[in-house]
Amino acid sequence: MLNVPSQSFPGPSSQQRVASGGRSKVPLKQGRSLMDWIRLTKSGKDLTGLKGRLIEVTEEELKKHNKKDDCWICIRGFVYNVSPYMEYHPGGEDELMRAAGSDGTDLFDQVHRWVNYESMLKECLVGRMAMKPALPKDYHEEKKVLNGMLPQSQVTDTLAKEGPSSPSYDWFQTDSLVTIVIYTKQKDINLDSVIVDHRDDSFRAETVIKDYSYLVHVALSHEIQEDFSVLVVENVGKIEIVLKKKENTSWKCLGHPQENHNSFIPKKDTGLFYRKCQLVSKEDVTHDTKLFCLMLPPSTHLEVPVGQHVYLRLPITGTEIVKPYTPVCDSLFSEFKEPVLPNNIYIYFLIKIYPAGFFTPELDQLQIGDYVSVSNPEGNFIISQLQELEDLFLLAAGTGFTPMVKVLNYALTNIPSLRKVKLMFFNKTEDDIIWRSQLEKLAFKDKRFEVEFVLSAPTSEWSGKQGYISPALLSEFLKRRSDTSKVLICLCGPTPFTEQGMKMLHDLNFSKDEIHSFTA
Ligand code: HEM
Repeated sequence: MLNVPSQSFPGPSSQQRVASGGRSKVPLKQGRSLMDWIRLTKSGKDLTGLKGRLIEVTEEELKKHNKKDDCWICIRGFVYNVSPYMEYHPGGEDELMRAAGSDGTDLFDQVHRWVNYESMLKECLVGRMAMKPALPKDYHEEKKVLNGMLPQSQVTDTLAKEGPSSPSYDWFQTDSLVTIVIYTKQKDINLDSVIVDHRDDSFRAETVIKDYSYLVHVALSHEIQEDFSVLVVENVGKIEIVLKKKENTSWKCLGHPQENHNSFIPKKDTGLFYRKCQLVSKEDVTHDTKLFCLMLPPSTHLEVPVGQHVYLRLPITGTEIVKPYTPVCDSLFSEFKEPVLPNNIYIYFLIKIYPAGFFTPELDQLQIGDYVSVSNPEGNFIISQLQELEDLFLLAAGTGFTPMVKVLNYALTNIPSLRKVKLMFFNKTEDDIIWRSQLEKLAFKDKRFEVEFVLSAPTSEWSGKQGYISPALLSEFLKRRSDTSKVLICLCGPTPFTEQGMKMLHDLNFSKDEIHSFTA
């Protein structure tokens, strides 16, 4: 059944999860929830069978531990005994067994690289691999002198063959300023392509170019002031980060290289980077959904691109738990200008609280001023999909509405060719509809926008559409202007909603390029 709010979080079909198509969670036995697992890890029980010892594991040894009741997995060079976790794994025992007795790093990353296994499995750590699994060549190479040139050796072979050409950086100074310049060699660079974090003396600037990440990561040689500015010279692909010196002295070098400094590697091979953000407000939106506003630290530059999500991380009874959420605008009427103003320091989330859940009640209990860690953005929505668009159709169920907010706002403000945006919003009852009056006001104010609510369990007074996603509803709703008009259909909701929706859209002869489902 669709549109039925689930009790656990993230529910098997929660829209707030960014689940990948085709994967599914399995029902866990009674007493095998995340909370039960955390309890077990805190019980003092020996979960590795090694009585607290850490050992060096050879590849041969690892291979021997390939059975359910004796299962070791290596992730990023560390070996874990996952047998005690088997029954607690939300993806099921068989999925976990796919990596039994081997290096499961790639498999793990393909499925859910955001999952904080280090924290969840810390009591299952057996030790390190005696020989480290293959990392990109020169992964940890440290350059002693920072001259801004990327040595050819740091570009992996595959990258040199297929990927975009590698960026480089340089820096220069005046009495009071230090400017770091990143030459991306790409034209389509925006302010949201670069994420900068300055914490203590560590300075980190990650530039995302297609599926690759270029990192400048140094321990600065001198102190700088908290605020800095980021400028993008778009048509030449140059990024300038202007730092203010604390003292007007001349710097002999920028600083000392830190992990992965000056590397250009596939994004999927980089770890998720987090910074602590402060909760500044929390407002009720419906009976179970709230709008959370988080403030980025002043020494961070981060803009979440349209259609992308971030991960929120909270320590829950000592274990770091991570969940994906797509940021929204503060309202449907907030101005959406490109490039986004540099003082854009707030991130908003519409989050449904599941009282019997694990993560969201904890989030809900945070006080104003408390901190939540927020990751760098991820996601495969490409904004150029909206260029020259004539008809945009949005199909959302429940909190699957969240990725639609920025897409909707962006399209109405930035796409001159746009003729129509139509949202079909599936919910259980009227009380579940997020931002209903804002949606109705927007439809009144902007004739290009139409909204249709569909309820699966309405009261007898409801005169609107009823039911679930169906071919009949879709074929009536998805009217393209002409056979040649450029159309995009975005889809987000619980996994069954998205899967059925995709199938119906294919049956209605929409091509793959005309459909985007929000999945990770
Ligand atoms: C390396 C082999 C592994 C495979 C093939 C695998 C596979 C899966 C699959 C298919 C799911 C369901 C995902 C979904 O609903 O979209 C899942 C969920 C999950 N797995 Fe794994 N897994 C692996 C290892 C691990 C390990 C080592 C941990 C350690 C903590 C882990 C923790 C989790 C968690 C917490 C979830 C729920 C994620 C969420 O939706 O919030 N998995 N896994």
